[in-house]
Amino acid sequence: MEDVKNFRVVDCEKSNFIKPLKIFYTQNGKDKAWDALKVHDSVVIIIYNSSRDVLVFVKQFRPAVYISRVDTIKQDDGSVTIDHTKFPPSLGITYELCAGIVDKSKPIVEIAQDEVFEECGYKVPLDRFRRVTGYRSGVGTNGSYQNMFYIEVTDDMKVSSGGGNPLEGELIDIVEIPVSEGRKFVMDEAVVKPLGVMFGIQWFYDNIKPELKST
Ligand SMILES: Nc1ncnc2c1ncn2[C@@H]1O[C@H](COP(=O)(O)OP(=O)(O)O[C@H]2O[C@H](CO)[C@@H](O)[C@H](O)[C@H]2O)[C@@H](O)[C@H]1O
Repeated sequence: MEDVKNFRVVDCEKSNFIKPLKIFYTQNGKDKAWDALKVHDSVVIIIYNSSRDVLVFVKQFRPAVYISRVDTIKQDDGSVTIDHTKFPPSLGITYELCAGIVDKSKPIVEIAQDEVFEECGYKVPLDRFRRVTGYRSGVGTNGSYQNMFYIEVTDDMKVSSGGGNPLEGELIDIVEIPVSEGRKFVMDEAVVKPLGVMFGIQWFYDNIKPELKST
């Protein structure tokens, strides 16, 4: 996963995933402009494996995180590169809840079910998905909506190794954290992660394991 080479960055002119926009509007009589990104809504799933009392996370290389943590080198052709010996690709590895973009016209919960299977290898019936909540992420740059679910799984639901959709080139490791260590894990700043992980795991302890008091 960390075997990342030849990182090269250019302006994004066309994408199936994001659309840069310049928005003009008038507010309280004052003309304003705002730069934004149109991105897909998403699903994210808190997964608790009760057979082994672990929380299930996914670990992957995130180019957008890597680029925001390193110094870049401007090339003569206008592109930008990175000295990988100075800035190891491990800087772009994140720990996340199982997640995916809403890019198909089917019920959100079915998209969540597909992601749990693709990324983590569990076949979970739809009625086991509990909706937790939804929220807007990245409100300064995009207004996309993230739908959060919770599922409890057992080892007998694990039918494949997961790891992501090979057709999409996804490369994902599954990481299991014992419930006894989850709180420490999410507050550890050395563990690079999005905010949704922190909220989701806090929700898990508050609602599923309220007997485990925080220390
Ligand atoms: N910007 C991009 N550029 C190029 N290819 C892209 C891309 N976004 C997605 N893809 C392609 O689509 C595939 C599937 O992506 P997913 O649906 O698994 O979403 P992802 O897990 O990346 O982000 C999910 O998880 C994180 C949180 O953990 C959320 O922030 C996010 O909104 C949610 O979709 C990727 O493997 C990749 O091939």
